[in-house]
Amino acid sequence: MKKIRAGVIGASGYAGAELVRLLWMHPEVELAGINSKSYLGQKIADLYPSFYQIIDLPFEEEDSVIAKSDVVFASLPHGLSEPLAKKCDALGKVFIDLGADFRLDNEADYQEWYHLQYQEPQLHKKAVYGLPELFREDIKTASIIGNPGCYPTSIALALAPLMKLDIIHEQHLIIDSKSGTTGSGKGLSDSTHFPRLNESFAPYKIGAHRHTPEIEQTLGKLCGKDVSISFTPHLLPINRGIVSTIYADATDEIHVEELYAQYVKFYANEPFVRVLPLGKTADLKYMKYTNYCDVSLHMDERNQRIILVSAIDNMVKGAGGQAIQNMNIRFGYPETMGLSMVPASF
Ligand SMILES: NC(=O)C1=CN([C@@H]2O[C@H](COP(=O)(O)OP(=O)(O)OC[C@H]3O[C@@H](n4cnc5c(N)ncnc54)[C@H](OP(=O)(O)O)[C@@H]3O)[C@@H](O)[C@H]2O)C=CC1
Ligand SMILES: CC(=O)N[C@@H](CCC(=O)OP(=O)(O)O)C(=O)O
Repeated sequence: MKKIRAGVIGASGYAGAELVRLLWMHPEVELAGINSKSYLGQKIADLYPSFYQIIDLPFEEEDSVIAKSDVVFASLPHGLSEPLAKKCDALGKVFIDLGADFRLDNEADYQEWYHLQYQEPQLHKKAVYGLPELFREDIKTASIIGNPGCYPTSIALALAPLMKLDIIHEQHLIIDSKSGTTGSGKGLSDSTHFPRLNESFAPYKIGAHRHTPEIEQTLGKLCGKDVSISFTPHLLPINRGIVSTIYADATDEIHVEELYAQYVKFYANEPFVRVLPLGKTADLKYMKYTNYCDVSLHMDERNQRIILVSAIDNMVKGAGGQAIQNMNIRFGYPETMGLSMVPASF
């Protein structure tokens, strides 16, 4: 069978470069072209020496990359993907966006949280939300796939079985997430500058992070009701990984063993979600550089409060790995192809 020709727009950024690394290892992908405006003509190995003597590709113009590709991934700042999606759509190419431009169903939410307007509203009717474990059937035939945000991935996968059981107060969800700094991209900022970040740990955008409507949208679809969350992200002084801790108040008495059995059943056929045995806690140590999402269940018995912990690698399950999982589904390859990494233990 012919390999899929894949192109990456925005390959000079962290998420784009991680996608390049993963696509290179996929047995059925030919990395057809990579793009950057700032580094046009330079080799990716000059920017990321880990690719030296392995990936010998230069950065090219967007149109040249699109022309060579069957599937085009975009990994750009928000608001830049619609013109690319339009070109790909006209040429019959599959478009997978790692940014947020195709994640939200309602333009009003996009305007409110991203302060941007849709330039091509008709394209959004063709777009699907690319969280494979929950929306696999939509992804199989989609021409435009909006890869989920990193925090929303870690949160939706932890909560999905619970949202379907109708046993919690959906208006009282409290979520704390902690992310490594690759989540904020390669640009320098005061908050990611080494002396500022090192030996520090703090929340940011408290109750006001732009992932809030995306998380509520997915959880609402799962339970069929309006969902309201209080979401607070934190910045960890490490490179990669996200841990989310989620507090859900039960409406009735809950037995954690029964809930655990429901979780195991829900994810029984999902290769990338690991429901940890009761008594274990999801931990960044054990899934870095892989596409796994680890979920652990805990019970605050005194308050009848369910506490969930999830852990993902923001660069893999939170970005490039999930994008490849979507590509595999869309092109009919086994979902795990190119993504069967075993996590390191130390
Ligand atoms: N980092 C993460 O953990 C995750 C990131 N994402 C999403 O992936 C996308 C990229 O993020 P990330 O890699 O972290 O960011 P980076 O800042 O590391 O990279 C941004 C990329 O966009 C390109 N770019 C920037 N401005 C423009 C412009 N005006 N026109 C064209 N290209 C531009 C840059 O290329 P150049 O300047 O070389 O042209 C670079 O390749 C974002 O939408 C982000 O939300 C999604 C999930 C997780
Ligand atoms: C640590 C950090 O800064 N994280 C980023 C989100 C990560 C991400 O890339 O999310 P998107 O795909 O929606 O851009 C932030 O809080 O803006």
